[in-house]
Amino acid sequence: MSNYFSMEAFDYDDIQLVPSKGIIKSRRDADTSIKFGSRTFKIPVVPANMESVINEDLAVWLAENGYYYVMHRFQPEKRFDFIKRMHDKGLFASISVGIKDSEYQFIDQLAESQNIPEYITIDVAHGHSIYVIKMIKYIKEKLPESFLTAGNIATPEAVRELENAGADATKVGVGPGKACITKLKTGFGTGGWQLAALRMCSKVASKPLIADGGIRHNGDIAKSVRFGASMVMIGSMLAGHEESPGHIIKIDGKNYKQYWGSASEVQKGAYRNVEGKQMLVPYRGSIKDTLVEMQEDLQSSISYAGGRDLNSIRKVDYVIVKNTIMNGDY
Ligand SMILES: NC(=O)C1=CN([C@@H]2O[C@H](COP(=O)(O)OP(=O)(O)OC[C@H]3O[C@@H](n4cnc5c(N)ncnc54)[C@H](OP(=O)(O)O)[C@@H]3O)[C@@H](O)[C@H]2O)C=CC1
Ligand SMILES: Nc1nc2c(ncn2[C@@H]2O[C@H](COP(=O)(O)O)[C@@H](O)[C@H]2O)c(=O)[nH]1
Repeated sequence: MSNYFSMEAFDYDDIQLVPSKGIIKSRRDADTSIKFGSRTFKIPVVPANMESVINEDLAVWLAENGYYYVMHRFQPEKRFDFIKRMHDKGLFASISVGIKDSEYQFIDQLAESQNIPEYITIDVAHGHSIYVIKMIKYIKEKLPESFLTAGNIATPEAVRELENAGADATKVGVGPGKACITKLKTGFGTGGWQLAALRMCSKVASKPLIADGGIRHNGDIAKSVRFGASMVMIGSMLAGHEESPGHIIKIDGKNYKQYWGSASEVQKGAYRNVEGKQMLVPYRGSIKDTLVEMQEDLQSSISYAGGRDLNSIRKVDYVIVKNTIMNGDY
C-alpha cells in the first residue's frame, strides 16, 4: 500500500480552517479571482459539466460574466456548432469529450476545420486509464492550443501519469457527488474522504487541480482551495436555479428542480452500468445571486485567512474536528 493511504482520511465536515490576523479594511478588498489556463475568472467555481446543471444559455451567461464553465458532452452532435456560436459572440468555448472511438473523429474534425475550443475537458468516470492517457496525447497532438483538463481521478499516481501524458490540469473526485452511487455499487472512490484525496493529489501536482464533487456549503470552496484546488466543480448546489436545465416541480407548496447524475438511468436511457441517480434539489432563484454569495463568502474566507487573495487561504492552519463542525445544527 502506498504511504499516502496511511495518512488520515477526512472530509469537508471534519475540517475547520484557523483564522489569522486580518489585514484588509473591508471584505470588498479581497480578491477572489483565479487564473485558469490563459484566462482569469471571478471565482474558483465551475458548474458541473452535467446535463442537469449547464446548457448553452447558461454557458453564454457565465462566459459573458467572467465565470469559467465547461459544457457537458451529452449532445455530442451539437458541440461543433456550439464552439462556433461561442466564438461568433466573442466568447471562449469550453467543451467536454469522452474516450470512445467517435471522439477521435470529432477531435480530427475540430483540428481540420481549425474550430478550436479554448478549453477541453476529458470527462470519464475512471480517468486513471490507459484510454484516457491515449486521448490526452491525441488531443495535445491535434489541438495543442486547447487547455486540457483530464479526469476524474483519485490518487497522486493518477495525477502524475495524466500530467506526464500532457494534461494541463486534472480533476479529482471519484464518487463524492450528491447524485453518485458509485461508492455503493462498486465499493470504490473518494466518497467520505474527498478532501484528503485532494490533499494527497496536491502534494504531487505540478499543474492545476479541480476539486470535483461533495461541496455542500460555500465554506467548502475555501477548504478546497486550502487543500490544493485551483477550481472547484459543483453540481447539486448549482442545479436548483432558474437558469438550470431541470424542470421546476412543486411539492407541498415548495419548488424543486430535477438533478440527475451523468451515469444515471435518466441520462443513459438504459439501465446499464448505472452509477448515478435522479433527485430533487430545492429551487434557489437566480444563479447570479448564488454566485455573488459564493464570492462574498470567499472574500470573507480570505479576510479570515489574513490575506488579500486566494493564496492566503492556501497557507492557513487547519484543525481536524471529526464529525463535529455542524454540532448537531443540521
Ligand atoms: N466523478 C465521478 O465520481 C463519476 C462520474 N461519472 C460521470 O458519468 C458519466 C458517464 O460515465 P460512465 O457511463 O460510467 O462512463 P463513460 O461514459 O465515462 O465511459 C467511459 C469509457 O470507459 C469505459 N470504462 C471502462 N471502465 C470503466 C469504468 N470503471 N467506469 C466508466 N467507464 C469505464 C467505458 O466502457 P463501458 O461502458 O463499456 O464499460 C467507456 O467506453 C461521465 O460524465 C462521468 O463523469 C460516473 C461515475 C462516477
Ligand atoms: N458517481 C457519479 N458521479 C457523478 C454522476 N454524475 C455526475 N457525477 C459527479 O458528481 C459531481 C457533482 O457533485 P456534487 O456533489 O456537487 O453534486 C460531478 O461534477 C461529477 O464529477 C453520476 O451519475 N455518478
